[in-house]
Amino acid sequence: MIEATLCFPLRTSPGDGESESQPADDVSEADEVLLIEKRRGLGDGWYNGPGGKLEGDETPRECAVRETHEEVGLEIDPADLEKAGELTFLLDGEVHTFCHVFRTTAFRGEPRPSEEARPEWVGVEEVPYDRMWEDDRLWLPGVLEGRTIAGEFAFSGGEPLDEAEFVRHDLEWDISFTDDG
Ligand SMILES: Nc1nc2c([nH]c(=O)n2[C@H]2C[C@H](O)[C@@H](COP(=O)(O)OP(=O)(O)OP(=O)(O)O)O2)c(=O)[nH]1
Repeated sequence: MIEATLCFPLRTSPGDGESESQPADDVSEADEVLLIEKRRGLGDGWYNGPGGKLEGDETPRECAVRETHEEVGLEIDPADLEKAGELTFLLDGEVHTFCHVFRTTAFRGEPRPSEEARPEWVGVEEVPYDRMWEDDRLWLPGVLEGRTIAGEFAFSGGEPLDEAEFVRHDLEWDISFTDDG
C-alpha cells in the first residue's frame, strides 16, 4: 500500500487596486486555492494539490511540507497544516493508496514552477473538476469550505490507477481525526 499526502494552500485573493494577496486568517475567509498542473507521474496533465508519497520514516505532515516545497517552493510550518481528510483509494478490491489531506492558510514565499508541477491560484468556486481525478468533485469542495472527510473510492481495471474506472464511493463528513498526522 502506498501512503501519500495532498496539501491545499488557501489565501484571500488580491482586492481591486492591491498587488499583494492577503493571508487569510482562517479557511472561511479564503477564496483561492493553490493547485498544480501535474507534469509527470500519476495524474500527469491533471490538476491536483501539491503532494506525493511518504519517504523514509517521515510523518504525513512532514511529507506534505516537503512535497509542497519541492513542487512549488512554498515554505510551511508543519504545525500550520490542518488535517482535512483521509482518503482510501481501492484498486480491484485492494487498498492501493491511503492519502492524508491537509489545508493551510499560513505559508511563506510565492509559488514557482518545478519540473513536476505548474502552480496556479484558482478561485475556490472555479476549481477545474473536469481536469482532475473524477472523485475530487465529491470531497474537495467540502475540504475547501473547512469541513473534514473520510472517504473511500473504488476503482477497477488494473494499473495504473489514473487509467482505472471509478466505480464506487463512500463518504463520511465532519469527523475528528484521532491521529492528525
Ligand atoms: N486529488 C487526488 N489525488 C490523488 C488521487 N489518487 C491519488 O493517488 N492521488 C494523489 C496522491 C499523491 O499525492 C499523488 C500521487 O503521488 P505522486 O505524485 O508521488 O506519484 P508519482 O507517480 O507522480 O510519483 P513520483 O514520480 O512523483 O515519485 O496523487 C485522487 O483520486 N485524487
